[in-house]
Order: sequence, then structure tokens, then C-alpha cells
Amino acid sequence: MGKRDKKTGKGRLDKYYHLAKEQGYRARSAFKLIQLNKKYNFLEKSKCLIDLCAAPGGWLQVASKYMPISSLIIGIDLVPIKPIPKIITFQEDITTDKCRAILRNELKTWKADVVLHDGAPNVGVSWIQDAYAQSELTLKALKLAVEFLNKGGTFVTKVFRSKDYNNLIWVFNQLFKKVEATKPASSRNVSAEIFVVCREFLAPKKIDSKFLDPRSVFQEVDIGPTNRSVDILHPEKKKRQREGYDDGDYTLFKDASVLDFIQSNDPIKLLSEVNKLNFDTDEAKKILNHETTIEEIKLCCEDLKVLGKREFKNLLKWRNSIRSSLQEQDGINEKSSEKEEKEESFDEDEIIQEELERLTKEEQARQKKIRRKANEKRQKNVTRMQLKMISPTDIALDQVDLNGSESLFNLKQIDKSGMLKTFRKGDMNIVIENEQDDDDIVIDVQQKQSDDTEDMECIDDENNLTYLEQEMEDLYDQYKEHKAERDAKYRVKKMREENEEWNANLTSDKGDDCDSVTSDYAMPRNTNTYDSSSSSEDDSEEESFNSHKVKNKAKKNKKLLTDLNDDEGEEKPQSPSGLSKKATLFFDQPLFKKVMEEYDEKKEHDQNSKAEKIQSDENKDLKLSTEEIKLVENSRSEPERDESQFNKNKSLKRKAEAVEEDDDLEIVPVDKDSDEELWDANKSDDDEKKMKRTREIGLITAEAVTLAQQLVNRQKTKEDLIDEGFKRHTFNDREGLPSWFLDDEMKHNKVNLPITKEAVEIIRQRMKALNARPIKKIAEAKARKKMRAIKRLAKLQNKTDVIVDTPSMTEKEKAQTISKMIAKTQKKVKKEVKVVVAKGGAKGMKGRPKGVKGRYKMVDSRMKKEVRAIKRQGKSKKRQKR
Ligand SMILES: C[S@@+](CC[C@H](N)C(=O)[O-])C[C@H]1O[C@@H](n2cnc3c(N)ncnc32)[C@H](O)[C@@H]1O
Repeated sequence: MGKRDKKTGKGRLDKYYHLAKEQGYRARSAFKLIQLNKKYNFLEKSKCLIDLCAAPGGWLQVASKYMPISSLIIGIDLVPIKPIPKIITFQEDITTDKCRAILRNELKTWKADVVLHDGAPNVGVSWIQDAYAQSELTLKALKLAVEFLNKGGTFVTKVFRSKDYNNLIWVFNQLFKKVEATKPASSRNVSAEIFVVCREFLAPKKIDSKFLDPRSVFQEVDIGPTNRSVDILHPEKKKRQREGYDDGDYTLFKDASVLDFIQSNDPIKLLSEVNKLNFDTDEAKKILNHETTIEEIKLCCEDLKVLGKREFKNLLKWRNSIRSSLQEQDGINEKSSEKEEKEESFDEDEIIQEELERLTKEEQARQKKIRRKANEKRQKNVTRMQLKMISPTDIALDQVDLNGSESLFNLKQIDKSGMLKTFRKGDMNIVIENEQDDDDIVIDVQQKQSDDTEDMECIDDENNLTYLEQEMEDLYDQYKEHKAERDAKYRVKKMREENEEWNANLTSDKGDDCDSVTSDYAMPRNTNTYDSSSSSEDDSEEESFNSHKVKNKAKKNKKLLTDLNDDEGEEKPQSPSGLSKKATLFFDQPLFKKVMEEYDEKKEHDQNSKAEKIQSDENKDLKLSTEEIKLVENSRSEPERDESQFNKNKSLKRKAEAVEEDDDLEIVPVDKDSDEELWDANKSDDDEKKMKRTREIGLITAEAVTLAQQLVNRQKTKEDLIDEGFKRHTFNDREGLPSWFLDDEMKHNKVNLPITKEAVEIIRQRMKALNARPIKKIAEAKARKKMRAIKRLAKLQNKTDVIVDTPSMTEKEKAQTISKMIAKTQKKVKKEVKVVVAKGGAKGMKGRPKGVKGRYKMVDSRMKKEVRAIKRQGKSKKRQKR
């Protein structure tokens, strides 16, 4: 059988192809026989069958399945057929006498109940068109069938619907009682094949040989005028001359006058039919003497059968020139001449047309491929999204990547839209708009803008890039500020930086009389208060904060704003609180008014809570929430707790000193919730992180769990914890200590907190559970696996649907096939091979060792050594190669 493209056209892989694969049939054509048999039931009642043209053996498989056991089945084909149990096959041409002899030998005295014929002459891709060869083969098959068929037997054959079809049916009808043509569902609609089932063979004693002779069978048909001429311009397209000679015309050599050729309306036909063009007549002789009739033309006319394409073309050209010269004399009409020219040029037009068609098809195929790939990708993304492997944003980003505009600050695009200039000045305008209330800033920024404009005018082309970068930096700063407005943490950090800056400015001011206690104490308090209120700050605060920032920035950049009280020679008056004028000015900001109010409120609240605490101590009914437990454990369990202790002690000391100097301030008892705890802003960030982590994953150290247990079981109270805070290290001062010493202390000088066995076990179990959680890659791999399983399932579903819809199968068969398919999709469990070591007497023993069941492998020490030696050799060879 000719090799076909299995993915396109007729050879596409349809449901019968898959079904045949599933059910183990060698060819999809098996279903044709199944469907024919379902309709006519000829296999079940047959005991002997001959399959003519049986390769690869699909019909033979069906026959052996449906025919009774121990039936005789013989298959013949031009090509070898892979053996099938209990079926005789041989390789032979069914049209030969040898084939008949072999069959006779195999059958002996038997006769066949069924003869099948599914032959297709191997005539290449366009064999459908070669219907005659097919009909001829069918007739040959019929010839064999009538010889070996039992009376009442069945002959099933494939026929192509062609002009010979009716003749064949007529012959079948002469030999069989019932002849029916049918096209099984599995036969493709595009195929011209049809199956004829001839039943109840009449078995006449004598069969007229004409019935089985192709010439006489197909001669009867009126096939109309035949065109037996050879296409001289395409001699490679040979046509079979089955019709033989024309009636009464038995000569092989023919000649015609050259005048006929010149005047003919179909010169090509004439050239193909005759052997020679003669110049015998007077008129023709004139043409012989014509200037265009060169020697080559004369020679060509002598024997047309030996000419090639080029010579025929030359002859046609010559004919045209003769015709045009004769036109004037003989009045050959112009119209027919044009027609001839057209015919000549037809060849070239055809080539161009073909080429165009080819190119269009190629382009269409290419476009289709691109579309299919894009669709596949989209489909994949959707599936991944469904499995939560990617998010829609990823797809969007991919899309952006494809567009090549992945850059966030894509200046090219901005430039294209003509907005780059606007962007350059944009930030200045924004500042002016935002800060309309602040006159100082307006002046400042306007000044900056005018400066910038002047600058820009001066900037030459080389500096443009640097300027642009600067502009981008500014834009980025704005972006950060904008982001900061929404981020409380960032705001706190920023405020701290600002305050540090202010602090530095204040202390560096000449004649700054701010005492150390005030400056040390006031600023952090401010920071802390702002921090604690950051989450609830209102718009006015934010505005003042922003204006403060802009002021600061403006001061830094242009130094246009000057402190009105910053006269060097002037004496700086002290505020009633003992602060310098600058400090007083700073704390006079509306922001701090609120802060101070909050501070007072807090103080009052602390006093109240102190009273409450005393009462609660008396009742000994301290209840700690889980949150509190975590907070306490968090502050103690981490290695940095010593540092925290240091900070705490330090702040306490400072506070004590401050109180000594200022009687207005009262000593606030050391409290976990006190402000000092949060003085170290970095620490506050860390604490926050730890708190968050603890909230997410719970207690993470055995010490913490122990402590929590003690607190919950009331073995310890909050006060105990506070008391424990006071130890010999409580007032350790780090100042003046070398950093290497501090680092070492941090590393090794750790307080050993008590832990219980249960706490250790709890943490161990928790860590185990944590480790058991799959990492991202594994999760992805699992998702992929799941996706593949889903796909497999969908495929299986499709296949089972087909099986369920197959009418030719019984319910049992369907169930069996489906369960087989399911079993196939399931993972095969590798059979375990038991390794049995041959020792002592067992060495060299043959057969299964005693007490060993299932699969086993005998090994001995020698084998182990050998395997090792081979490995060693391999390694050394590799090394040598290197
Ligand atoms: C369509 S296949 C037959 C498929 C077959 N019924 C099956 O189910 O497997 C046609 C077969 O006809 C065979 N064939 C064509 N001409 C033949 C000939 N003159 N003698 C024997 N076999 C021939 C080809 O070799 C080819 O294998």
C-alpha cells in the first residue's frame, strides 16, 4: 500500500483509526468488514474463507474473530502478511495462475463459503482515478471466487464507482442470486469505493469465459469518442489505450499534409495522431519554399514521433508564421489566428497560474500554522490559570513583552506621543499645584522653575541626557513619596529621617542652647508618638507632614528659605519649657499639638491602668490573652532580646537623670507597654516583623512554648516576667565597649531559659509539618501532573464515547475494551525482583532457589565484583578522555 500522509486528506487519523488501534486491528478497514457482516451475517455461518488482497490482515483478524473456531481462513496478498494465529497466509499476485495453484493446494477438496476482495492496485496517490485497473482486479478476483466458492457462497468485493461499475454489477448478477452494493459507515465519504456483497452463488456448471474477461466485460459499454492522442506538450502524462484500434483502421503509420496542419483548428491533436507531415501537394510545396521553413522544420515534419516538447513548440511557432504570411493571400480569418496564439500562450499562463496557486496555498498554510500556535499557547495559559500556576497578570505581562514595551519608563513611547517635553516640566507644575497654600514654596518652586528653564536653555545637546536622567530621578522621587503616603511604615521611617535631620540642624545651629536631656528626650518622644498615632493620623497631619517635607527639600536644594530668627548676632530667647526658639518653633507645628494632647491622654491612661493593675494583683486573677503571650515570648525568645534589654535600661537611666533635673516629670514605672520600648525604631520594625511571623506560624522556640505553657497554667504571672527582667545584666552599659566584644556577647552570652520536654516535642512536630510542606517547584510539578492526568482523562472519555457509539460491538465487548483502556492509562506497578545471593553450596545452582516466590535474580559475590570493575573501568576511561 502506498504510504500516505496520515494527518491530512484522506489519510487523516479518524475515529476508526483510533478504534482499530484500541482494539488491536491492523487496519481501520477491519471496521468495513465488521459493518458489512453486521448487515449480512455471512461470517458466522462460514467454515472456509479466502481473503484476496489481505495485507496487512485487518479483514483476516475480523474473520477469525467472527467465524466459528477451527474455520479455514486463507489470506493472499502481494506483500507479506504478518502471521496471525490459525490463519494461512501467502504472498502472491491474485491475477496469476500460481496463486490459483497455491489455493488449490491449500484447499484440497474444500470449497470456500466466503471470498473477500478488498484489493487496491498500487497505482500511487491518484489510484482512485485508475478505476479501470481496479475493475480489472475485481474481475480477476471474481474469477478466483467462482472457481473456489461453494454453491450459495458469498463474494464480497470492493468496486469503484466508475464507467465500469454497471458492467461489473451485470456480471455479478449473472453469477449470484442476490447482489447488493453498500457503503459501510467506516468507508470515507470522499472515497469512491463501494462494497458489493454477492450472495447465494449460483455455481453454474459452465461459465462463459466472456463474463470474466475484462476486454469483453468492459467493451460493451459505450464510452463515446475516445481521445487516444498523446498530449505532445506533456508526453509524461501517458494514458492507457484500452480501446485498441479504431474500427477499420489497423495501420500504425499515418501521415497528413502540412496544409492540414496549418489550417487545422486543433493542430496539437493532429500532431499527436500522425507520424509525418508531407509537402506533397502544390500548395504544400509553396510552404516548403517559404523563408521560415528552415531545414530543422523540414526534418521535424519527417518523423513527428521522435520529436520532443521543444520541437513541437517550434513547429507550432512555424505554423503561426506561415499562417500570418498566408493570411494576406488566402484570407485566413484573423479570429482563428488569434485563437491559435492564445492556445500557444496557454501553456505559459497555466504555469504562472499554477505557481500562483502554489504560493497562495503555502501562505495560507503558514498563516494557519501561526494561528494554531497562538491558539495552543492561549489554551495552555488558560489551563495553567485554572490550575492556579499563573495569574492573569502574568499573561498580561507576557503580552506586554510580546509588544516589546516592557519598560515602565518607556521614553520612546512618550516621545512618540510628543509628551516628553510636557513631562520634563511636569513635576514643577505639579509642585505648584499641590502647594498653592504655601507661598514660600510657590516662590521657591517658581524660582526653581525659572532657574531650570534658564538652565535648560543653556544646556547643550550633550548634557540633554544627563538632564533627562535627573528629571527621571525627580519623577522617581515623586513616585516614592506618593507610595509613602499609602504606607504607614514608610512614613514612620521617613519621619525618623526627617527628625534626625532636624535634630542635626538644631544641634549644629550656632548658640543652640538646647540641653542634652531635652534634645535627647524630646525628639525620640516625638518620633514615638508619631509612630503610635501613624495609623490614625488625619489629613491635616498628612498635609503638614508633606508641607514640612517640601520645605525641608526646598531648603536643602535651594536654601531660599531662611529662618527669620536665625540672626547670628541676636540673642535667642528661651521658651518657658526651656527649649530653644528653633525647637519651640518646631514643636509649635500643628502636628505636635495633637501629639502633645495624645501624650497627656496617654499619661492619664497609664496612671489609671496602674491603679487597675494594683487591684488586679490583689485579686490574683490575671488573664493574659494569647496575643499578650505572643508579645511577651516574642520580646524574650529572640536572640536580640539582650539588645532590647540594653536599650530599655539605657532609656530608664536617661529618664531617671531627666527626672532628677526636672521635678515636673514623675517617674513612670517600667512597663512593657511604655514608650521607651519603641524608642529604637529599627527595633520596632523588627518587632513588628516578629509579631507578624509569630501570628502566622505560632510560637517558634521551645523556650517560648514553655513560657506560654507556664503563663497559661498560671505557673508564672506577668509580674514574674517583669521581675525576671531585673538581673545582674539589667544595667549593663554598652557605651565604650569595643564592638568585637559586644558582638561576642551577643553571640554567646545568652540567658538559658527553662524548657520542657513537651515544648521541645511540640516544636519538633511543628518543624516536621513545616518541612513536609511542598516547595513551589514541587507544587508546580504536582499541578503539571494533575493537568496531564486531566488531559489523559479527557482523551479516555473521547475514546470511550466512540466505543459506546460503536454499533458493531456488544455491550460486553464495549465494557472489556473500556476497562482495558483504563488499565492501560493507569501506572504500571513495577514488579519487584528479588535478589537472591548464591552462597556456598547454592553457587552455580540451577532453577528456582528454595523458598523464593515470584520474580528473582541470582547474584553472587563474583558478579558484584565484576559490576564494580566495569564501573571502575568506565570511570577511568572517562577520566582519560578528559
Ligand atoms: C486496502 S488493502 C487491503 C486491506 C485489507 N483488507 C485489510 O483489512 O487489512 C489492499 C491490498 O491489496 C493488495 N493488492 C493489490 N493488488 C494485488 C494483487 N494483484 N494481488 C494481491 N494483492 C494485491 C495490496 O498489496 C494491498 O495490500
